[in-house]
Amino acid sequence: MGNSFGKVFKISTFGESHGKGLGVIIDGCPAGLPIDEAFIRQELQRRKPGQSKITTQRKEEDECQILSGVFEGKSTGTPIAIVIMNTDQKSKDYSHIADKYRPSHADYTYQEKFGVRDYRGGGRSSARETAARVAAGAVAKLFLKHIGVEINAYVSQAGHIKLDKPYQELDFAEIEKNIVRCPDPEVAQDMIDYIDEIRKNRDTVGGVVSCVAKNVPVGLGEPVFDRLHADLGKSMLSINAVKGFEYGSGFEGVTMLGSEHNDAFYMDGDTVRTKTNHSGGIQGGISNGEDIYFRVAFKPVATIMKDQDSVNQAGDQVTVSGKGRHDPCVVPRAVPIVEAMAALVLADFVLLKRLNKLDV
Ligand SMILES: Cc1cc2nc3c(=O)[nH]c(=O)nc-3n(C[C@H](O)[C@H](O)[C@H](O)COP(=O)(O)O)c2cc1C
Ligand SMILES: C=C(O[C@@H]1CC(C(=O)O)=C[C@@H](OP(=O)(O)O)[C@H]1O)C(=O)O
Repeated sequence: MGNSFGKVFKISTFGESHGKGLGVIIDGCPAGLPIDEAFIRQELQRRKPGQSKITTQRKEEDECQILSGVFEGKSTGTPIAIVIMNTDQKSKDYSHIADKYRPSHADYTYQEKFGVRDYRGGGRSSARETAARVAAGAVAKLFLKHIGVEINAYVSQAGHIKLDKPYQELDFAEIEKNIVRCPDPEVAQDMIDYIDEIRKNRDTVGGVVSCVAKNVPVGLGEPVFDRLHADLGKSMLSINAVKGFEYGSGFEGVTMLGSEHNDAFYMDGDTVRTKTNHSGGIQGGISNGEDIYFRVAFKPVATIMKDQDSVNQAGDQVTVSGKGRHDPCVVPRAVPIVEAMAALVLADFVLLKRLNKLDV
C-alpha cells in the first residue's frame, strides 16, 4: 500500500536511502516504444545527489539497470523493472539521532505509524526514492515524445529571489546551463549565491519549481474526481518537501473579475483556441489543448546543522542537530522530479483517453 501510482501507466517504487538500492516497476507501458536507455540515464544525472556545491554532497552515480520489459531496444508490453544501487551511504551520520526526531522530517510520524523505522537517512521517507520516479518518468517522457508532448520545469524562486518573467519570455534551452536550473542567467547567479550563503550558515531555504507542458492533446482528464489538475496536484504533493501546488492563474486568480479571468475562445483554422490561458490548459478537469502550466512550492530542508529542540522516542526533551550531507535547497534537483511526475500523469491520461472513445 502507498507505494504505487497511476491508473494505466502504473508504477511501484521500492527501496530505502541506506539500503542496498532502489527501483521501480512500470506496468502498462505500451509495447513497441523505443526505450532510449541513454535518455533514462541523462534524466537520472539531472537529479542525482552530489552534482554541485548547492546540493547534498552524497556521491551517487545513479547508474541504472533495466532488468525486464525491454527487448532489442523496445518495450515488450511486460513490466519494465529498473534498479539503481546505493553506493555512498554514510549511515554513521544518523547514529546520534537514531531514537530522536528531526523537527519537520518524517521521523516522528513514521515511527508512530509503523512502530519500526530505518532511521538511516530517513529510510523510505528520503527523497532518494525520487530517483526511481525519475527513471519511470523518463519512460513516460519517451512515450509522450512519441505524440509530441513536451514538458519543461525550471526554478522560478529560491527563498526571496524570484524570476519575475512569464514562461513565454523564457528560453528553456538555458535551464540546464546553470546549477540552479533557472533559465535567466542573472537571476540564476543571484539564486546560487543566496543558496550558497544559506548553506555556509548551516541553514536551508525553500523555493518554487514552475512547469509547462506543451502540445498536450485535448480531452485528457475526467469531469469528476480524476480531474487532470487533481491528479497533477496529487502527483506534485506526493514529492518530499512540497507545500503547495497551483495551476493556471492559481491563488492570484482570486483578485480578478470573471470578465478579466475568462479565457475567450477563437478559431485558429479548425482548432478551438483561447486568447488568454488563465485556465492553465485545463477546463472542467479536462485538457483544452493550451499549455498546461503550474507551480510547486518546496519548504526549506528539515535537516539543518544547528541545534534544535526536539524529543526522543522515550519522550525526553532533547537537542537535535543534523550531520553529514544534506541539500541546502531542494529545488535544483526537484526540477527533473517535477517533470517526471507530470510525465507520469500525462502518460496515464493519454492511455486512459484511448479507453474513453471509439475513435482514438
Ligand atoms: C530533491 C530533494 C532533496 C531533499 N533532500 C533533503 C535533505 O538532504 N535533507 C532533508 O532533511 N530533507 C531533504 N528533502 C526533504 C525530505 O525528504 C522531506 O522533508 C521528508 O521526506 C519529510 O516529508 P515532508 O517534508 O514532505 O513532510 C529533500 C526533498 C527533495 C525533493
Ligand atoms: C540521497 C539523496 O538525497 C538525500 C535526501 C535526504 C532526505 O532526507 O530526503 C537526505 C540526504 O540523505 P543522506 O543523508 O542519506 O545522504 C540526501 O543526501 C538522493 O536524492 O539521492
